[in-house]
Amino acid sequence: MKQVGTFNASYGVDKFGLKDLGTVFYNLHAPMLYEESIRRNEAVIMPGGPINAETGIHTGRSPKDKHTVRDATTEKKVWWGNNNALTPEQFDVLLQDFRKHAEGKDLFVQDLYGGADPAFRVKSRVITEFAWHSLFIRNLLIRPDKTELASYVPDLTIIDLPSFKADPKRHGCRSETIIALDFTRKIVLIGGTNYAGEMKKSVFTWLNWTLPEQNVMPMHASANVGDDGDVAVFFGLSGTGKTTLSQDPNRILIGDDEHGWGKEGVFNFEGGCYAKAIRLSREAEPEIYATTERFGTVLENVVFDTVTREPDFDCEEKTENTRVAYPLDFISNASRTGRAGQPKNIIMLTCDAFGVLPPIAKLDPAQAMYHFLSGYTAKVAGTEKGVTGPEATFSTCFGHPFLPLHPSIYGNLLRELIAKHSVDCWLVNTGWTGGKEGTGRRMPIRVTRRLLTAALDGSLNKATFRTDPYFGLAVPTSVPGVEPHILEPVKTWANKAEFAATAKHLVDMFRKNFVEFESHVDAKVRDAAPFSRIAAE
Ligand SMILES: Nc1ncnc2c1ncn2[C@@H]1O[C@H](COP(=O)(O)OP(=O)(O)O)[C@@H](O)[C@H]1O
Ligand SMILES: C=C(OP(=O)(O)O)C(=O)O
Ligand SMILES: [Mn+2]
Repeated sequence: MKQVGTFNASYGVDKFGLKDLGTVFYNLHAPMLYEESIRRNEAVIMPGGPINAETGIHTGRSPKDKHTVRDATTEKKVWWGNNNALTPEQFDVLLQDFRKHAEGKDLFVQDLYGGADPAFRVKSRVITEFAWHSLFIRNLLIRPDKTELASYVPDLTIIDLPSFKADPKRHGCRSETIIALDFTRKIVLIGGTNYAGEMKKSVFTWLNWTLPEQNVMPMHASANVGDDGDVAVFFGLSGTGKTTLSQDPNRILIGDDEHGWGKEGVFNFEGGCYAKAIRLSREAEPEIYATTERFGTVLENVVFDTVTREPDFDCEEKTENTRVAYPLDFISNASRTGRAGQPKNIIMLTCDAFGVLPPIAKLDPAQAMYHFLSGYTAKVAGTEKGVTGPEATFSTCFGHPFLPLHPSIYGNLLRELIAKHSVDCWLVNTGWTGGKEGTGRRMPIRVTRRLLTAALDGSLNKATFRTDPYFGLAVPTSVPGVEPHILEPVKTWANKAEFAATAKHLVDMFRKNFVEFESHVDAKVRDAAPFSRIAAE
C-alpha cells in the first residue's frame, strides 16, 4: 500500500481495518487535491481558480437515511423518536462491506479537528473516496499544524464512499443511501450520496451527542463578535440567513453554522463556511462572492458555460442548493481563533414564507424557549418536489436532524445560559413581507441588516414596542432607516382579511406542533405560545 503526505506513521488507515488499498493520500493541501480531482474527472476548474463538482441525484442532505446504532450505551440516552435505529450486528455487516468496497481504491485522508476550543474538540479523521470531498472537509473543519499531525490519533473516524450502495435488506436501512453513526465505536459511515455537507453535519451530530454532558451547549447557529467583544449568536434552519447575516462588515465572523457555548464562551466547531451560491450577488454579499473567484474554494452544482467556464449563479437547473465551501481565512474579517466570549444577543432566524411574522421582535426568556423548541421556518415552493405553496417546517432546536438527545436537554442548557448571562433574545423574520410567497416579496437584506445592527448595538432596546396581536411578541414601532410600515406585517398586505386568515393558520400550526413539548416545559413557556398569552392578558 502506497502512502503519500504528512501523517502519524504509526496510525495509518490500516488501524481502521482498511487493507489492499491503492494509494492513500494523507492531509493533502489544495494543490495536490486539485490535481487528483481533475485527474479523476471529479470536478472542473472555474475562472479565478475554484473547483466545481456535480453531486448527481443527491444535491442536499438525506436526513431520512441517517441511522444510529442502538446498543447498551445509546439505548437509554438517544431520542429514538427522532433517530432511526440500527442494530450493532447490522452496523458490523455494513462496516465490513465498507472495508470490502474500499479494496483496490485510492483513498484521501484528512486529520482535522471539530471544535476550536481544545478542551472540547473532537479529532475527526475523514477518509474519502473523492479528492474533492477531501478538499471540502479540509476547508470546512479545523486544520491541525504539522507537528500536531505527527502525533494525531483520531477520536472519531468518518468514512465516506459515495459509490457504495447500501442494501436495505442486508443493512437495515431505507435506500441505497446511508449515513450510519455508531457513537460507541466512534465511527460514521457515509455511502450512496455525493453531497459533501453530510460529512460536516456528521461531526456536528457527534458534538451534539458528547457536549451536553460536559455542560456545553451545541448550537446550529452562526456567530460573530463586535468591537466591544459582544458576541451575537444566530440560530436558524437551512436558508434562514445564518451564513449571510453572520457575515457583517462591522463585526468579526466567528463561524457560519455550528458553535458550542460553554463556561468560557462561544467557540466554532468548524474552520470554514458553506454558503449558498444561488443568486449570490457581488453587491449584496461581496465577501462571500469573492471566495468564488479564488483558488482553493469548492463549488457544488454551480451551472457554468462549458467553454468560458463562467458561473451562472442565477441558474437553479441542477438545484436551488448550489454551494460554495471555503476556509474561514478567505474572509478578511474572520476570527483567527474561532473563539470569543459570552453572547450578549441571541437571534432566532426564521424565513416565514407566510409573511406573517414581524421582521424583528424581542423575546422574553420564556418566549425564547418556546421558539427554540418550536424551530419554525417555512419551505418555499419549488425547493422540493411537490411543494407548491409555502409549507411550515418545525425543526426543534433549529436542527432536529442533528439531535441525538431529547430537545429538552438542549433547551434546558440554553435556558440556563441565557439566564446566567442575561442575554437579549430576538426573533428575526428574513422571509416574506407584503403578502405570502407568491404575492409578497422576500425581506430586503438591507432591512434585515439594519434591524440587526440596531439590536446588536443596544439601541433597539430603547425603542417603543407594540404587542403583536397573534404571537404576543414585543415589536418595535420604529427603527431609524427602516420604513415603519414594514415593522407591522398587516400594514404591508393589500388584503387584510387574507392576512388575518393566514396569521391564524400559522398560529394554529405553532400550537399543534408544540403539543409534544408541553409536558417538558413549565407554565411560563407554555404561556409563551401564540394566542394563549393574549387570552391570559
Ligand atoms: N433578508 C434576508 N436575510 C437573509 N438572507 C436573505 C434575505 N433575503 C434573501 N436572502 C437570501 O437567503 C439565503 C439565506 O441563506 P443562508 O445565509 O445560506 O442561510 P443558512 O446559512 O441559514 O442556511 C441567501 O441566499 C440570501 O441571499
Ligand atoms: C450545510 C447545511 O447547512 P445550512 O443550509 O444550514 O447552511 C445543510 O443543511 O446541508
Ligand atoms: Mn449556512
